Amino acid sequence: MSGLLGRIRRKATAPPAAPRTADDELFGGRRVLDRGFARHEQAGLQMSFLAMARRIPHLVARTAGLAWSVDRTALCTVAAAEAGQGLGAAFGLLATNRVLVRLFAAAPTAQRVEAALPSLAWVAAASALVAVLREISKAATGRLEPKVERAAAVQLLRPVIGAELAAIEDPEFRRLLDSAQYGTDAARRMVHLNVAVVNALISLASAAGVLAVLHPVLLPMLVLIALPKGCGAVRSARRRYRSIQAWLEHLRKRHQLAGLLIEQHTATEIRVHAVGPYLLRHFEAMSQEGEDEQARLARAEAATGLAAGAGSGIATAATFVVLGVLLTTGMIPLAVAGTAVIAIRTSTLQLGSFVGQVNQLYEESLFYTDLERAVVRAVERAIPRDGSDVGKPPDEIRLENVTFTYPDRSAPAVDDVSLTVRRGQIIALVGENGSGKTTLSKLLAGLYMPDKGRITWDGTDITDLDRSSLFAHVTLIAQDFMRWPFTARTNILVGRPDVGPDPGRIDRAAAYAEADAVIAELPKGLDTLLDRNYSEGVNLSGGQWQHFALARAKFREGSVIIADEPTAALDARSEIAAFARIRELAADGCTVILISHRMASCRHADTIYVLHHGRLAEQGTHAALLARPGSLYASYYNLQADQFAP
Ligand SMILES: Nc1ncnc2c1ncn2[C@@H]1O[C@H](COP(=O)(O)OP(=O)(O)OP(=O)(O)O)[C@@H](O)[C@H]1O
Repeated sequence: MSGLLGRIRRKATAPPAAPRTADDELFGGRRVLDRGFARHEQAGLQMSFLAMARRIPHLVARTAGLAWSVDRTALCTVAAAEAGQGLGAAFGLLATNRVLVRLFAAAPTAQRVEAALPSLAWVAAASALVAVLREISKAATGRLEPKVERAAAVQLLRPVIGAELAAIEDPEFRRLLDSAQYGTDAARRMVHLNVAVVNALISLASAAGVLAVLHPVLLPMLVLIALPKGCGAVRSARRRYRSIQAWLEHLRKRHQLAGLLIEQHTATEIRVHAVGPYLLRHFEAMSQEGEDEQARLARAEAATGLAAGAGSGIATAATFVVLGVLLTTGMIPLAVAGTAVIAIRTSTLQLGSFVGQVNQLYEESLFYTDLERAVVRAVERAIPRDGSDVGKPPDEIRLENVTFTYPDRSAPAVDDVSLTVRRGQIIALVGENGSGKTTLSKLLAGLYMPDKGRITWDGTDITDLDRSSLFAHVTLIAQDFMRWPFTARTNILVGRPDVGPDPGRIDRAAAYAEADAVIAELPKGLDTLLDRNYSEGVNLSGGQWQHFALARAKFREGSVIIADEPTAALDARSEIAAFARIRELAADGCTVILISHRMASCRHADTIYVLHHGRLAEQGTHAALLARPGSLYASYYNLQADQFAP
């Protein structure tokens, strides 16, 4: 009865079925691509089994190259141990043949056993050698794997951190980066697989060699056994890779949903607005879609495996028929037939693992290829480093008819803007939301290059300057400044990490930004971890974080300061103090570009620029703009001032 009531109650309170798919409702469209990674080169996906087999040396060489760069001794140990195992296996097989020949000879049993004993000892010695070498190889591989993974990760991350901001914001590049991140794991697995492939290849070659010596017709039979399994394995690998590529965004979004449900910054809305059950429902729906795809893959793989297994089984049966014919027609003696059976058994087993390993190696290599492709793209879009050095702080930064449009937008974010900032001046950028202030500040900082017009520093076009030397002068207090999940000290130090944690400089920066009062209250002072997600970590309020952002900026000691809403979270007293200090920076010879919606904080600027739909609508001093009839600036200023009127 209670079960029935429970069911009825559940039914009554069950949330209404989602009207659209989770993808549509949450993300504005389906996140599964029909065409896989179609816009990228799909060389790997066009490949036949034979073409793939031809790629093995290349794959092995590529992984070996990576391994060589991180630990030559370990690589050489693995190579020697694997070669030794192959030779040991071949030797063991030949010794087995001698044992069989002795055992099948025409003599009394005791005599035959005695004659076989030395060869038997060689078989045992070969097995022991193979076992020892296998463990040596395993130990060296274990040492290599993490190093190769690290090398692959650094190989990817180094060019990515040096790529243009526009590249990082490009969704296509982001997608490639996502796939490439699987490549670092793939590189690690490729080491192990490479070893396994080389091992299987050597053992296979030795077994095949022994078979060829026993009778040449047995060799092509071995190839016949291999082919169906090989083709099936490639088919499965391609299918899995295509599926992962198609479902990559779906997977990312699903992980994102799961993360949102447990993160700290979402916890309040999750509870008060009941966003939790809503997102959980969509998470479940998306997971079910993923499960359906997994089931489809499993079914397809089983069918492919069945067909490949049947093909190989028929070929194996045919091989034994051939062996029977050779034996009954007296073309090979019984001892040789016995060795051949062992060799066929060994090689088909090896073949099974060889095909499986090559298949996995191929699949991993597809991801590693994405990593390499991402590296190439990042290098193509690298911030140029070959310009002239900026040298001293710039006396004049000038924008001449600068236009910039985001790649996925039709209207320019900054449209035909010209302005000049001189050293020691404060300029303020004001305007409504989306009028282009932040974009303009990023152009000034050298983060974006204009589509039209030019930006010069002391007369030199910034495209001719070494951008890293330009960045060295810029201090950015961004609207969405980073709240680094590090210690309080490091949160200041990251303003200019290369100078090191100079205690005096850190204290001065903290005092300047009034972060010292916040630090004094932290349980471990500057050593306190500013991340509540970890033990002994603490949470800061928005305003307290802003003090850290200002301290970081001071620590940097740049000469061009771009402050985008630098005081939005500060209390009234701190805000006034912060603006007074920013003005002092200009008096000390810095160039200050201030973005703020608080008109009162802009009034001291030497020139105020008003942006409207990306265009420069007005410019002048506070007094001049206020006096101007119909001025946008005056309307913004008066709107705010009126709020304080009695
Ligand atoms: N990374 C981006 N990619 C595409 N469009 C962008 C990007 N950043 C900003 N935009 C668009 O460019 C226009 C200008 O944005 P910008 O952030 O420069 O305005 P803003 O004046 O700083 O706005 P706010 O006062 O709200 O901070 C807006 O239409 C915005 O949607």
